[in-house]
Amino acid sequence: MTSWLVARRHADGSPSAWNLANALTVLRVLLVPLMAAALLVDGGDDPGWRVAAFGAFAVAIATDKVDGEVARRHDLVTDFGKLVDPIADKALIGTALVLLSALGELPWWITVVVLGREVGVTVLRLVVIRRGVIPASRGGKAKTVLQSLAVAVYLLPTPDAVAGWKPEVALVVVLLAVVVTVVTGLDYLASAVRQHRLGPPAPPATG
Ligand SMILES: O=P(O)(O)OC[C@H](O)CO
Repeated sequence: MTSWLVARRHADGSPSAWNLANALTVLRVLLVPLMAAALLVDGGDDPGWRVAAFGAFAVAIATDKVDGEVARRHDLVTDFGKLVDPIADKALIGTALVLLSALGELPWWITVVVLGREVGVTVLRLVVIRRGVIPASRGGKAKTVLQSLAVAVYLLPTPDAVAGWKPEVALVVVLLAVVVTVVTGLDYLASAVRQHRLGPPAPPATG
């Protein structure tokens, strides 16, 4: 692909933040209000709007997969992307969780625990940013997949034949997502401590 969004680079050859991968990340953020509006119409009861909310969510989640692929394949990994990509995921999934709780479909404690972890990891990333951006770990990526799956199960209108099963299935998936969310959050914190990213910088080695 030779589009300027892929080819644009700084003088030293490093990729510009204005690239296709980051554009997809921004698109994910722009889909958040669309998903929210579709979910809130008719208090979330209208199956048509519910499908629209699911569609916006699904497209947004697809951009998460595609932007990572594009960034790696075309050497477009930037600090902007490393920082904003997880924030875009948190905005999307966090908004869905809050609205599902507000609509009475998801226990509030789940939303609070997940948001607490996501805000905590974002603050950690910002606190240590002078010593380099903390990229998403494998566990963090798996966590986002599980959270996405859980939100998708809650969002999708269910045919009558399986409606009786939905609450149990949704709860199992979301509880699994909560466990992985908390564990990976603690892992980021432990890694930051291990790598001395927190606290004053280590004195220069002598001798
Ligand atoms: O666990 P985090 O905060 O690194 O977020 C992971 C990203 O959402 C993966 O795309």
